[in-house]
Amino acid sequence: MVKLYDEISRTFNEYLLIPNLSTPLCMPEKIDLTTPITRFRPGEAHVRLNIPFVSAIMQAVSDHKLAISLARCGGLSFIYGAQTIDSQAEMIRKVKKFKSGFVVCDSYLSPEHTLNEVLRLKEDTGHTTIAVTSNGKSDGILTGIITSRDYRISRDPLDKKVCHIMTPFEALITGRDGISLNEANDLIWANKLNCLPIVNERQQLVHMVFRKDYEAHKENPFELLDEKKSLLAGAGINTYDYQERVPALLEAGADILCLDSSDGYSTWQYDAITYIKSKFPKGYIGAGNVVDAEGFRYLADAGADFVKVGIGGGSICITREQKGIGRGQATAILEVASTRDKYMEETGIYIPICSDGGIVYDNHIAIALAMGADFVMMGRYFARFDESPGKKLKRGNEYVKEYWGEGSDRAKNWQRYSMSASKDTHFEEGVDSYVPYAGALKDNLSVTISKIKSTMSSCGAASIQEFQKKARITLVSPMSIREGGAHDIILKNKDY
Ligand SMILES: NC(=O)C1=CN([C@@H]2O[C@H](COP(=O)(O)OP(=O)(O)OC[C@H]3O[C@@H](n4cnc5c(N)ncnc54)[C@H](O)[C@@H]3O)[C@@H](O)[C@H]2O)C=CC1
Ligand SMILES: O=c1[nH]c(=O)c2[nH+]cn([C@@H]3O[C@H](COP(=O)(O)O)[C@@H](O)[C@H]3O)c2[nH]1
Ligand SMILES: [K+]
Repeated sequence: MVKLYDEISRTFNEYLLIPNLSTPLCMPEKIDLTTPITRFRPGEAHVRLNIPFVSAIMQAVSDHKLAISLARCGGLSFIYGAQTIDSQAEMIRKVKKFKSGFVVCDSYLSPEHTLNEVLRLKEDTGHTTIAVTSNGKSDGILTGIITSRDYRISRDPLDKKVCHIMTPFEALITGRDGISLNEANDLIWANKLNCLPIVNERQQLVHMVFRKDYEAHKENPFELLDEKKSLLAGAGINTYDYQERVPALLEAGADILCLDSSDGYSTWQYDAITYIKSKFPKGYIGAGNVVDAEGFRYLADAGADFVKVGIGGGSICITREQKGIGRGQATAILEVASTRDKYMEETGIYIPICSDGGIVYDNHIAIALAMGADFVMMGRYFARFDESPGKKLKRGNEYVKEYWGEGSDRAKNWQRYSMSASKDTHFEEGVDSYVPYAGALKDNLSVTISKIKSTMSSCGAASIQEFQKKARITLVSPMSIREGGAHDIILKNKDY
């Protein structure tokens, strides 16, 4: 006989938080949003995020650019796994190598190139500073630098050679590899430079530091860093090629891996986790997705460092329609969180859980945390920002960005599907869409964080842990949801 659950499957929008006593101890500026992302016993070291946000394992969301931007704000990206092992590892390397204020040069020419090529390169990259090296590539010996102040298009012939345009190496002021951003800036100011090339002992260009970037790159107090001061990087993996992919990602510097699947309650995930944990005991790996107690326990027992919760709730998801599997996200989080707490009582091990998908309003994040999630994973939210890989387009009077599901045809996950199903029987589990363009990640995240802190302050909580202990949540009727929006008024156009 089929098991029929007594309770209805519910979503975040059906709940509200009831305020608790607020005191000076939980003023927004005192609130601590750090949160665990790997399993631990009380008192044991574990990895923590500085803010409870990770970005989705999706081609339209998490590449190295978004990963850098999010880690600089204190969160973590899981770089998408639906690409070759080499290109995913390269993205991880870019995150790990990123040094605030130290720019990796993308424009190289050799001394034999001409002004014509200088202009063409400038057009391609949009950058005016060009490094001149012995072989015209990044690994050549640095022989000079060209900036737009070195030539006059109206006077100089287009076939003038680069060696006659550049400022030669001997005349350059350079910084040595390994200097701090402050030291670099002191050199820039002392010598009235616009750009300081950072050069290693083999006279190769390692980075460039620009005067105009200084303000933007001053220390960021929430940056998520490892002990070598590199940003943390996460990576999505699958249950097929992990024996080759995982060593390459770890070698590239990936800090935390996550198995990426709509359905994590499978022997494939168990095998992948136990294999990875036995080969790389120091590696961290999250798993999922699950929506109930059994799925959670299965992955926890396998050794998962965190468990991801959510089937079919994502904005681009059609899994519930296609396969009829899933569960309301709030109900799933409530059940998994209470199982996690029981698991902690039984074993002494705390396993963080991640609420993945379906965050529409910022208040949903607060509700997910209050219900026991340690952090949330978002796709749509991050896809809207400058840093995401999707194209920015104009539609009518509005700017939008592309956002497509990992189960959509666009994502062309053929490699994975081809192993379990033929192309003839393949069906889509996600859609291709647009999301409204929203600007820079940092600006939007600051507003979201400020709302969450304000919610926590109202609920008398100065940390996520305290929030989870104290929160009181009520189910609301469809009529009270209506009451919660602006109603029975005539809204003015907001053009002031
Ligand atoms: N969170 C969600 O609700 C959903 C997420 N997605 C996303 O779409 C992408 C694809 O997800 P899935 O289709 O679930 O990928 P998947 O690779 O986990 O599963 C595809 C199929 O292969 C089977 N399978 C997995 N490992 C296997 C192995 N080693 N040998 C043989 N068969 C195996 C699975 O049971 C399933 O039938 C992911 O990025 C996922 O996050 C897709 C649908 C829903
Ligand atoms: O049914 C699905 N078909 C897809 O093609 C798909 N792609 C991603 N995902 C999942 O959705 C999450 C992101 O959800 P949001 O956009 O709501 O943040 C992600 O983190 C995934 O869990 C998919 N689900
Ligand atoms: K399953």
